[in-house]
Amino acid sequence: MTSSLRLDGVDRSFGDRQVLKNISFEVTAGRMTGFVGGNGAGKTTTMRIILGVLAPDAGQLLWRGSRLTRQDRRRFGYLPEERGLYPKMTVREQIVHLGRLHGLDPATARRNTDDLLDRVGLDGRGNDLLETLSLGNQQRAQVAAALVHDPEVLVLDEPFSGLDPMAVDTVVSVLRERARAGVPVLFSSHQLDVVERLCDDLVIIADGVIRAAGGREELRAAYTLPRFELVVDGDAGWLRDEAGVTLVDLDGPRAVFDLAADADDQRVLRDALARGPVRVFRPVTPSLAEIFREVNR
Ligand SMILES: Nc1ncnc2c1ncn2[C@@H]1O[C@H](COP(=O)(O)OP(=O)(O)OP(=O)(O)O)[C@@H](O)[C@H]1O
Repeated sequence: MTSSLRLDGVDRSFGDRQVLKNISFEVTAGRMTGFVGGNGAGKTTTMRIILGVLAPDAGQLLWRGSRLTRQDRRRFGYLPEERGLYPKMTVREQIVHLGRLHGLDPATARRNTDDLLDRVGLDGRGNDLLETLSLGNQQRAQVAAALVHDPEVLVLDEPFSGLDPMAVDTVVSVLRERARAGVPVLFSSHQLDVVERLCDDLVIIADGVIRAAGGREELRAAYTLPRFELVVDGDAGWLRDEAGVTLVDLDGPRAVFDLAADADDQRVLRDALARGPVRVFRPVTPSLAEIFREVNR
């Protein structure tokens, strides 16, 4: 039985507003799953349902193929949107305390805390009150707190918000390490460039509906148009008259164009070479931001 987490047909309403509609997806063991969607799309609500903070109106949650229980959730790690650490306690003291609440013995709780503070770059800050840390460093402490009990599943609501690029890399490497050890990791983010770099799988939600889910590369391939970039030395305006070519963007020697399904990219390349040197000729792979815009249209 693989250690995957499944949501199956989850619905949720607040009053008469349905904010989650038939949500189904899988967070697979050992993979980083990026959860992306615009403001109010339903990410936080979905994560709260996974952690049992909110109940679903319909549908079910499965962990390792069985219905998810309260006991299972004790072994989950959660970084909630509202964050959970106390400003007036020292960083180390409260992370150790959280480890103890999750059932660790005192020595293990202390050892895990010190290891994590070191990993997230907060060694030397453990005895400071949380409120005296910069926001980015508080965020690092929050991430350490979510990981202290060696969770079997990680659910992280915007773990990278407020982090500088170096801190993003630090947190990414800690999460990757957990994923490699077999932990399913679900994280939401508005930073699509980070998600693009980090995730193995993607779940895209809009208005409470899953619009796309699957491996990052499969999604890319599914959304790849027959689109090309061409850079020549002269002006690429002649492409306008080329059969099967629809110009998307033309800026002097650089053009981006779509090709009709029956057109031959090699013919376009030969025509370009007949006019002079070709510096770039390549299919254009959509970025996650482009896929995201596409599925939200
Ligand atoms: N406790 C609540 N009572 C009423 N409506 C709620 C409640 N919690 C969330 N909602 C509504 O549910 C919808 C989904 O909200 P949710 O916070 O899950 O979105 P999100 O994708 O996390 O958004 P963001 O990216 O802005 O954090 C929103 O329209 C929100 O206003």
